Amino acid sequence: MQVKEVDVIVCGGGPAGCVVAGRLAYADPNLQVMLIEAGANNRDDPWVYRPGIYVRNMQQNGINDKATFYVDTMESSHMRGRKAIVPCANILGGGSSINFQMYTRASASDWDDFKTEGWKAKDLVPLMKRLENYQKPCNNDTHGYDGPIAISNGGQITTLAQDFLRASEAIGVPFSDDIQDLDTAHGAEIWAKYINRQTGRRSDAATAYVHSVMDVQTNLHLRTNSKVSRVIFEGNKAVGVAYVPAKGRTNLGEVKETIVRARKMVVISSGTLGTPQILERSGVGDAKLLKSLNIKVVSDLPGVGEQYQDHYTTLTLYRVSNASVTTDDFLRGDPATQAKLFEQWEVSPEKALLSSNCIDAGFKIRPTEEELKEMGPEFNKLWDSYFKDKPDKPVMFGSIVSGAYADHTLLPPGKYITMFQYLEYPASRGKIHIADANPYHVPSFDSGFLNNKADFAPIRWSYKKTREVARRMDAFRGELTSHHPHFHPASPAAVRDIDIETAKEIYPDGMTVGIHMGTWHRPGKPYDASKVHEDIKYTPEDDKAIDDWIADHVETTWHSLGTCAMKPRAEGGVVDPRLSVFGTTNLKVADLSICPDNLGTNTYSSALLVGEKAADLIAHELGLQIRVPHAPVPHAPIPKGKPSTVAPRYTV
Ligand SMILES: Cc1cc2nc3c(=O)[nH]c(=O)nc-3n(C[C@H](O)[C@H](O)[C@H](O)COP(=O)(O)OP(=O)(O)OC[C@H]3O[C@@H](n4cnc5c(N)ncnc54)[C@H](O)[C@@H]3O)c2cc1C
Repeated sequence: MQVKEVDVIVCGGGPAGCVVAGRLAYADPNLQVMLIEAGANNRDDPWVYRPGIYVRNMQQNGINDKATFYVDTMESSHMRGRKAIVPCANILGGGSSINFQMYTRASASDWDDFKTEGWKAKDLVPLMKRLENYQKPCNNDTHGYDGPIAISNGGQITTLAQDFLRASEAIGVPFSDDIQDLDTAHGAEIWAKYINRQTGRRSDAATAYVHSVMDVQTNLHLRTNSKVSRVIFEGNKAVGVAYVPAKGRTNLGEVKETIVRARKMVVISSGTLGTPQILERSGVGDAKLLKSLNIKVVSDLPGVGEQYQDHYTTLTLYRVSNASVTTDDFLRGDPATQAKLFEQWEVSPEKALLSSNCIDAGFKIRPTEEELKEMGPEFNKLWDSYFKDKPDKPVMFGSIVSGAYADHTLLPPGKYITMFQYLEYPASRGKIHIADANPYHVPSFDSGFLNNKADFAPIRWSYKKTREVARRMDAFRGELTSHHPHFHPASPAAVRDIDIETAKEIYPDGMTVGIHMGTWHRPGKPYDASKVHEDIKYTPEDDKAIDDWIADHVETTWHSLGTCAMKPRAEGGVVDPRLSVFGTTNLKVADLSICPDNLGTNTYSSALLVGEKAADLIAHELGLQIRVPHAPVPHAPIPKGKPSTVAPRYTV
């Protein structure tokens, strides 16, 4: 049925958009809601719902189309001439259909720092609880148990997690049973996952909020593979949207729009990189830019597309003992391992290795007074103004992945862990703006990565911390040279690759094991973690090597936010505390673009929370009441038995 008019149109089916569309449609079966998503429908896609395959969704291989890759328009001098690449979701469910499923929450002060009525942490805790089906034991009262989003430890926790926690304790990061209590900023934990413990499936927002409602009601109209080109205004009032086929192929690139009218409200939730583009194409943005592109100005808002923020990831690889359980053989594509693990998932998803992201433990950390002295004037200035009086704000996040998060064709054989660290509150800022009004054209994008010097010191500090943790793990067997800074070979900080015993175990009959360039000094002596008592000492030259490596390697953490900030219009704000776009009526923004400042967390929880808050605000304006609990989430539990997926490689 070609519906041409509804009450509410939601543009973009990421977590926030799914919450808004699903909650409103479920609140009133007579309210007609349309959700328009540029990517494909995620329903029953095995490459979405099986948690352990998540890295594959980042492949650009011509078949997989689950992400849009934004590339810096200009090379950056801050990254030694590199361009950053920022993939973001292009599928129903948005990031929640392809993300790493790590459950983390922002600190209470992050929300309080929005300085916005109704958005303080104490206002939001009931909504945080409303969205959760928390499946872990818990000793505090900040989690919820009846919501649609399942959170658990997944099917398995590898023993490397306990090894990591013990080593973290040894360098002064204490274990805690829950560091997602909105308060803890220095502690380690077994990391929870957006995975349903009973079904072994990913907890994506579309299954939880949209498919659930579409299974029981007929008032939620879904359009996928459809890209919103612009909002239609009558004067300043949003009365509908125009969308185009997601790919312009059939029309030879010509823009063929379909118009749908909205009787009551248009909500834009196309993500931090998508939303500002729709606004600008619709005439909402910096008047100077819009006029230069011949776009009629509806509201002059110079803040649209500005203040782009992310978190900065660096990954380091360490070798671990051959006895360790890692996903390396699975990720390499070893047929026997893949067949075994896929079958295990089909038969017993509730306890399968693939019912996990294999990111089982991690920490949030703040530097000590002593460590701050080493972190230079730029970061210390930031510390004094931003962190010092906010003890709930972590500076860095670190976690262990049981396997190499890297291209295995470039790695030597063996087993690995990845130390995955990211900077929680970068001082750097970027921006995104359209280059013209054509929805198929790529925008002008400046990630701004590392353009503030204060961002180097905490990443350098954290590289050292995670390296000290790795060295103290019982499973540690060396540092993979290619995935570390290039220290001078004579420096005490120089990395030491695989140890001789592990090398011999990998190639028992190998004739070259132990030979390096005709000499006999690599691999080195066997490692003994119990003998590691001293931290590695770094010279200024070593620090420079780390900084160069940071410039060469910092990547997105896929946590984009901030391009349509909720703050006063005079300060560059785009939306007010009710998420209404300044200078317009019947138009709201609901996604992470509204954040006026960074959030020290993996951001899925925050996107859901923004969606829940937006649903409340809109329901109130429409005179509706949100219904709890939400409609039952489909696929829970799934039937057990013989595998139905015979050859996983062919089930694209
Ligand atoms: C690879 C990856 C890994 C991540 N890992 C984690 C993790 O482990 N834990 C965690 O907490 N967070 C993680 N995140 C972050 C988290 O998923 C995001 O913060 C969250 O999805 C943001 O939600 P959103 O609703 O703001 O926007 P998005 O998720 O970006 O959704 C926006 C949606 O709008 C659609 N869209 C864009 N333009 C248009 C248009 N013109 N018309 C129609 N539709 C449009 C997009 O296709 C997309 O589906 C990860 C993200 C990615 C991409």
